[in-house]
Amino acid sequence: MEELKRMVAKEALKYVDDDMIIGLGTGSTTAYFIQMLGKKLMTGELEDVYGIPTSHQSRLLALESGVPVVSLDEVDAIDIAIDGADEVDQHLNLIKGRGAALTMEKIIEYRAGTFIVLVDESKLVEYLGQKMPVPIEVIPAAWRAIKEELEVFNATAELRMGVKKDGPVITDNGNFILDAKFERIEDPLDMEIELNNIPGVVENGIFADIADIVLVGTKEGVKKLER
Ligand SMILES: O=C[C@H](O)[C@H](O)[C@H](O)COP(=O)(O)O
Repeated sequence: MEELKRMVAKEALKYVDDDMIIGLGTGSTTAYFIQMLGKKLMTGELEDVYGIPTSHQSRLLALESGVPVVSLDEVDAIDIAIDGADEVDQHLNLIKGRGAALTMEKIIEYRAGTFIVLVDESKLVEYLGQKMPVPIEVIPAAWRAIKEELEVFNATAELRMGVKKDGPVITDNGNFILDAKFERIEDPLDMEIELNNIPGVVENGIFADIADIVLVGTKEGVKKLER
């Protein structure tokens, strides 16, 4: 599994050129990409590349790996964004947010010229919601009301609890995460909009119609899926 992640991360480097602004996703797959990017910058194979982190995790790793970082309000455009995903359907719609970084990821990836997703083949699904819940970032005061309101969509939601921390997970933005298990998400774009219409929802982990390219790590090599 780690080898497949490394393989797609290496492939993603081929999309990076000098003078680019790159959205840096969050998670274990993107971590390989950030480290490899840092090496290319240190050896001088790449120059004047800046990263926009999508989380504390990617910011700390970028700084540690030698990738200079900037924030969204300092740039005019983002050339490409690179990130992992939890599920990818046949139309390249995604579920993201296992690492609770979905809000900043969507802010950056929505605005990237090209959004490239890195996964291994276990993440490919027939329909969204097949294996994973949809993480929903919510304002803490509204979590219980939203949990109940999600029943309208036949979803069962759980408040995500911390590991090595008592009580709920607190996101980089100071909010809670509800993990909502749906039976089947028929229309990802419609569901993404519906969920964001609930007062108190900050953002949800359905990324419909955003990914341009998905690089899939398989035992036979990297497969490229394009929209
Ligand atoms: O919040 C976390 C993100 O959406 C991750 O990009 C996603 O969970 C994939 O992570 P990994 O590459 O570790 O499977």
